Amino acid sequence: MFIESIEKSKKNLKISDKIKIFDTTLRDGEQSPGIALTVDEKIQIAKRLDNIGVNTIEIGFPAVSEGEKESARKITELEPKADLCGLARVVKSDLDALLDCDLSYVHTFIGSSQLHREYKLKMSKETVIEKAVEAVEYGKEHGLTVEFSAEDATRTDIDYLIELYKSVESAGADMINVPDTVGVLFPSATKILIERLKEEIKIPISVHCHNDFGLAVANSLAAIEAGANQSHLTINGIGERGGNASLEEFVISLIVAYGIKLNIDTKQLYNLSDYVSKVTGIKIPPNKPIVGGNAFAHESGIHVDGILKNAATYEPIAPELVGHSRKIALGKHTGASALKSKLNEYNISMDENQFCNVYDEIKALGDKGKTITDADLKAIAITVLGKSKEENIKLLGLTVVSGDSVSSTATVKLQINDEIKETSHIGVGPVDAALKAIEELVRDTIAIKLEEYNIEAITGGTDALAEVFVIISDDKDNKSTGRATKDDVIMASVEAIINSLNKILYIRDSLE
Ligand SMILES: CC(=O)SCCNC(=O)CCNC(=O)[C@H](O)C(C)(C)COP(=O)(O)OP(=O)(O)OC[C@H]1O[C@@H](n2cnc3c(N)ncnc32)[C@H](O)[C@@H]1OP(=O)(O)O
Ligand SMILES: CC(C)C(=O)C(=O)O
Repeated sequence: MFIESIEKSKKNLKISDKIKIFDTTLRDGEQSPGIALTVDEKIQIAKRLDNIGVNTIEIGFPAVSEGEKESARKITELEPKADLCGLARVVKSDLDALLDCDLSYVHTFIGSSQLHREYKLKMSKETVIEKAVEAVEYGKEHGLTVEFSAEDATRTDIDYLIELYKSVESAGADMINVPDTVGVLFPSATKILIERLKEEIKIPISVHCHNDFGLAVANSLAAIEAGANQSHLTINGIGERGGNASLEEFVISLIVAYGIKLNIDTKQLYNLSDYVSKVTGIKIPPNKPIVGGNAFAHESGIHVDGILKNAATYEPIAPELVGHSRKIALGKHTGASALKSKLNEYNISMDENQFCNVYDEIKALGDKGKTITDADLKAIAITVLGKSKEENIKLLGLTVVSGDSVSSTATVKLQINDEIKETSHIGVGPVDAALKAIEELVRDTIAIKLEEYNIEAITGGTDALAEVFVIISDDKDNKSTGRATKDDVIMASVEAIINSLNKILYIRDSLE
């Protein structure tokens, strides 16, 4: 079976016994245009990252600003379980800024590709190695844990890259990091690169994958398959341009797909992702794996039917594993099982005919491109349940003309018992005109007075469903309510009046 062959192929992977989760939400994540976290926000995110159990938190780049130094100091004072790391160029003043914050772990970097050396740094290959070695030695002399990155490693000539990494290894670096700075790697190339570096370098190897082509998580996992010991990640995958490898996707893939044990409290992932999204202002797309609004939401009838029978049919993991929750959405693709389960959830019972009416209404709204919220469903169900079974008056047609240079006019066509009648009326607005036309059409059958008219938008937005509630009275002081829910305010008003008219006629008949 295919699954068995996957299990066998896992045995050939060179996965390390101890994979470290290095979070860089507060450093590379914060480098996303538009994000600037305050000291307090950084502290709050760091606390939450520590709580879920990441191994290392890159708290920022101390040389950047006074605020950056202040947050580094304050996070250090919290004495979290996680190692705290700061970024520094291979420049003495950057390392001093970091030491000044009492950090004990530096992630120091310099561009290694020809592009970076020649155009950005204007340094020879030799100078880059010299500066990298000096920075590593300076960090070690000051008792720091040193992780060294060859920025743009994946566009660097491999022999030179190995020479640079070997030099920093000899200088005492504790770990080398391989940044795919502009996200050009693909999984099989990542494996080849990491396997090659593993042959040459004895200290642990980390990767830092960017998501320019949407491959950051896949490349990070490929690196792990080849024996990498650590991956740099960010919550929600935020970071420069297309972002970094997403922590939640990487962690869940490792645990679930690869069967690797990690000391991460996955149940906090959803809340952490939501918190980071709110604080940074970077919204999570609904289809974002693991934490997106649709990650455990189902609308299609066939899927919901399967989910209700056994959730595993259409969910690879239970939402509880990541602290998320399952959602059954209603819309164009809703099936009867889904609708029944929703109505049960709200203790709404109805006969087969009423059920079909609710089902048809949902399909009709879905065809107009509308998503139906739970509040919409309740309103539709109440309307259907409130409809008189005896419909003496039926709406056959409604046309309204309205604008700032014409009088609002409504033409209404009704079937009253067996007779078809039509009239037009003007009013102060289209709803008023339609109601006056109805009053006129039913006058021979019943004289009515509108006692109360209420309209509410159920959800936000201009296409929200409108729920209209009316009370009418007749000349014998009978009163009846009417309700209708539609995506069109005028239609909802007219249907609510007709609903109450049918009910009042039914009341009169029963009293006679
Ligand atoms: C891939 C990455 O994510 S790298 C990290 C990116 N993060 C940031 O840039 C953090 C925000 N940056 C800043 O606040 C500022 O750029 C600072 C404080 C770091 C530096 O500011 P400035 O001194 O004004 O320099 P500026 O930003 O104009 O240019 C960067 C300088 O650093 C040099 N440089 C870049 N990387 C390195 C490095 N790793 N080691 C040594 N020098 C470097 C550049 O060549 C340039 O030098 P030059 O001015 O002699 O040409
Ligand atoms: C500093 C380095 C590791 C980096 O962020 C990158 O190359 O993307």
